[in-house]
Amino acid sequence: MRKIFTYSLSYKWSAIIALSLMGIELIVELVQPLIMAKIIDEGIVSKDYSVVSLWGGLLLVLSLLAFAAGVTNSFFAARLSQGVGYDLRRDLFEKIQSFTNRNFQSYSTPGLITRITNDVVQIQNLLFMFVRIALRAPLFILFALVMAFTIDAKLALILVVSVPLFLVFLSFILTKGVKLFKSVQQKVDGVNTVIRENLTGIRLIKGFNRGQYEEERFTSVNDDLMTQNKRALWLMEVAMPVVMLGVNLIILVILWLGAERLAANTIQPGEVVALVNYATRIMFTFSIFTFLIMVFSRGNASANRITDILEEETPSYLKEQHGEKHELKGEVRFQDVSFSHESQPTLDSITFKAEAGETIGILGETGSGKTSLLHLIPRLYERTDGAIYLDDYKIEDLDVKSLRTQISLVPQEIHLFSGTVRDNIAWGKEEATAEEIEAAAKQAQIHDYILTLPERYETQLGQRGVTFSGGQKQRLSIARALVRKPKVLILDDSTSALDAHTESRLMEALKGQSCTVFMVAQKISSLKAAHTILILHKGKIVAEGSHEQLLQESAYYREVYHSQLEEAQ
Ligand SMILES: Nc1ncnc2c1ncn2[C@@H]1O[C@H](COP(=O)(O)OP(=O)(O)OP(=O)(O)O)[C@@H](O)[C@H]1O
Repeated sequence: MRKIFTYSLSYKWSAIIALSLMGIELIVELVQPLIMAKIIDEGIVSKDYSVVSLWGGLLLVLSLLAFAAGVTNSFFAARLSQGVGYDLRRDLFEKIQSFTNRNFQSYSTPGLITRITNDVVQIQNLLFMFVRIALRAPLFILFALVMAFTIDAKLALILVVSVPLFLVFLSFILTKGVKLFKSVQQKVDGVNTVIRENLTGIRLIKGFNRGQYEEERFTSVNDDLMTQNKRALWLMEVAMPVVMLGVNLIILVILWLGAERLAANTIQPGEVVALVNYATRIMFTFSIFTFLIMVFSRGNASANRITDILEEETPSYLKEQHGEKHELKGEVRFQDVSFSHESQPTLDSITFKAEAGETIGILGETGSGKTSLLHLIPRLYERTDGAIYLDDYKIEDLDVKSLRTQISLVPQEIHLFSGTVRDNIAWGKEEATAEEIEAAAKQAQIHDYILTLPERYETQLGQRGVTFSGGQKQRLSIARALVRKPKVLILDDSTSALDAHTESRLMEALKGQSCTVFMVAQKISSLKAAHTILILHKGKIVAEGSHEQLLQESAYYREVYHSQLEEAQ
């Protein structure tokens, strides 16, 4: 919550104006019963109609004033809540951009989306309600008690005794509510997770005929959300009638005692009406309280979830700028590099050297650590031991932004963005010219195919656009990587869907680029031309050398090679 308060400070003037206007509403609300008492005692009872019209007129003017103040208050309350919501979404988005793989492991993607959307809305509701009515409610109760005291201290005592009892009851509800609404937000995450998985995996679900199973899964999380929501709302629904019942009893007691004192002529009828009026309004305020508690509970749960993200520790190197931007040649050297995912050792004492412009092939069974090794180069993962050098710089001494602009990674899972083919290639380099985009597409062996599309480079991809095959997507991603003219190109199994002919043309084209290429592949035919092939087994390099050397020296390599030859025949 402290964090949210800090955000609100940027809109302090909106908050101050809104709260001042709320003050006007509060004062009007407080004096209304007194004016009514005056009208009754000095006007109606005494049959002096000039008093009725004078004070009645004043009541009308004050009501109009309160109305105007209320409308303007809403305007400023909206400015504050929308402004803070905007800033929170912006900062959450920026923070998530700086997340490393390690940070992402703590949160699910739908969980992060819920935080940026639903949780921020809860904060907005909370702030809006706060400056609109939340502060008014306790202030009203406090001042209404004071006013009641000025009318009749003994009768007002009934209110003074009962108000703390209500407060204890409401704080009990609040504590329970915060817990319940926290789990409501978690259930929202659960629903979002299933929706997301279903939308992204819809083809798989259809192909495997798992529609029924997925429906049941969705029903289960949807039921959970409903049950938890019902529990939370039930708490609020019980609280409201309890408060109503209590205050109605208080009104009855006031009327009872008031009637006795009227008979004894120690109080005026208008004053009894004013006291009942204060008690009724206090009752109304308490019933608003239960609603506010709901908004507060949800808002508080959301504030904690948002603060978790904003305070998540991300490595400082992403923000730091080393002044110098080193132009790299592309030499890569690993010296006794080890790496663990959490506490799970993944790479062990990796040592090798890639001269600038060389192609390094990486072969290894699934889970042997190929992706992890490649991700260490652009610092998507941080090595746990040893040292990695680019040219002669330790990678930690290089500016990470400049490092990443000189390294292009084509990940195993290809991702295309919505937009045109051109946008997708230029995503790799914003200021790329049309010639550069075409040149990259030609090198990636996708240019000819793009020319067959209805609007060529301007063809829309994704939703309502054309859909690419697996191999076409891979080539488009390679074009996106090449348009930056990287010094180091990392192809993480990115040519798996290409036919042998296209792949060899691609490799030929890459030779023309003066960049170091790291290439993971399952087929030895893809790696044959590499200067060096590293064979990974359980996180260790167990053999390395050129194709010919490995054929002679590595039994594993020979075995894989021959089995692939047989398969091809
Ligand atoms: N984010 C992660 N958290 C924890 N462990 C991970 C994570 N990513 C990978 N691992 C583990 O690290 C090991 C190496 O994974 P890695 O993805 O580097 O292997 P790989 O050789 O690229 O596999 P594949 O050929 O299947 O892509 C595996 O045992 C894997 O389970």
